[in-house]
Amino acid sequence: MKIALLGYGRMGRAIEEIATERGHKIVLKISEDIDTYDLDKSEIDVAIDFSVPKAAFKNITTCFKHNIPVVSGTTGWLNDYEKAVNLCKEQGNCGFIYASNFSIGVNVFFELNEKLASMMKSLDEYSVEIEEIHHTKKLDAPSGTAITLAQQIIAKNPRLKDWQLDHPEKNEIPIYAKRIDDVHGTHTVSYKSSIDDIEIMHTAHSRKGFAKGAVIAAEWLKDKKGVFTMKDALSGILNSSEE
Ligand SMILES: NC(=O)C1=CN([C@@H]2O[C@H](COP(=O)(O)OP(=O)(O)OC[C@H]3O[C@@H](n4cnc5c(N)ncnc54)[C@H](OP(=O)(O)O)[C@@H]3O)[C@@H](O)[C@H]2O)C=CC1
Ligand SMILES: O=C(O)C1=N[C@H](C(=O)O)C[C@H](O)C1
Repeated sequence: MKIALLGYGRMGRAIEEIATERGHKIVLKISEDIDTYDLDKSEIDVAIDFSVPKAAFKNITTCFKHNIPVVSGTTGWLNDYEKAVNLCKEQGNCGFIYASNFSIGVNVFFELNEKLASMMKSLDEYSVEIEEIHHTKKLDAPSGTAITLAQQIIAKNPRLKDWQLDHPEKNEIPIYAKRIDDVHGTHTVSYKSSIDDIEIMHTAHSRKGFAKGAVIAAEWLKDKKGVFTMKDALSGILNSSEE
């Protein structure tokens, strides 16, 4: 596969390493405004965007215009996600996957989180909270992954209406974001009561898992049209929780 990397920072470099190991070729690396580049469909099978919040929407929609399937892992731009989805659908000839976290381990963790949220929804004596820890260079807070975890819990529990960074109102899930040098990404969901606590946690030991998942998503998306999720891309790899 011929891959364009939109964003060539920490994740761009990690993706280059994994993609090359899997026999793919990086044909373009962009770390500035996409307008300065010529995206040639005949030279690019798929684009992978791990850039910065202010660039993601433009990077993604430029790929739509050129009919280049695009995988995006950039976080912090999600106010424009629905707009991107609608543009892709209107354009009709593009493929798009966004995920707040491409790691296979985190996608297992997402399944566990949903299952646990279903089990806890009637147990009013427990309060739920989320903690995320990342490196100090991270631009956004809370992490995209923490937001996905909160949205999954809210979807299962009608008592919970929203999430809030640090200072929740009643019926909101607090998300606590910590920044510590060299932490690749740690997420904890805790249910606390006066009697006991229940916690599930995912710890990334490097960026390899995110990069590998993004390349797997790109391989899966390459010849598809439409808007997909990482759950779609992993459907042949992860056993459903129902089995
Ligand atoms: N979904 C997932 O699984 C994961 C998502 N992420 C997310 O991916 C994003 C990137 O993370 P990371 O690699 O650590 O960040 P980096 O800051 O290391 O990399 C971002 C790169 O994008 C470049 N950039 C700046 N402007 C543009 C532009 N207009 N177009 C393209 N590239 C541009 C930056 O260049 P310069 O430095 O010159 O500004 C930098 O090289 C973040 O949003 C992060 O949260 C990270 C890990 C996993
Ligand atoms: O910026 C990072 O590093 C990461 N960002 C993603 C997020 O915001 O959830 C995923 C991962 O935790 C690493």
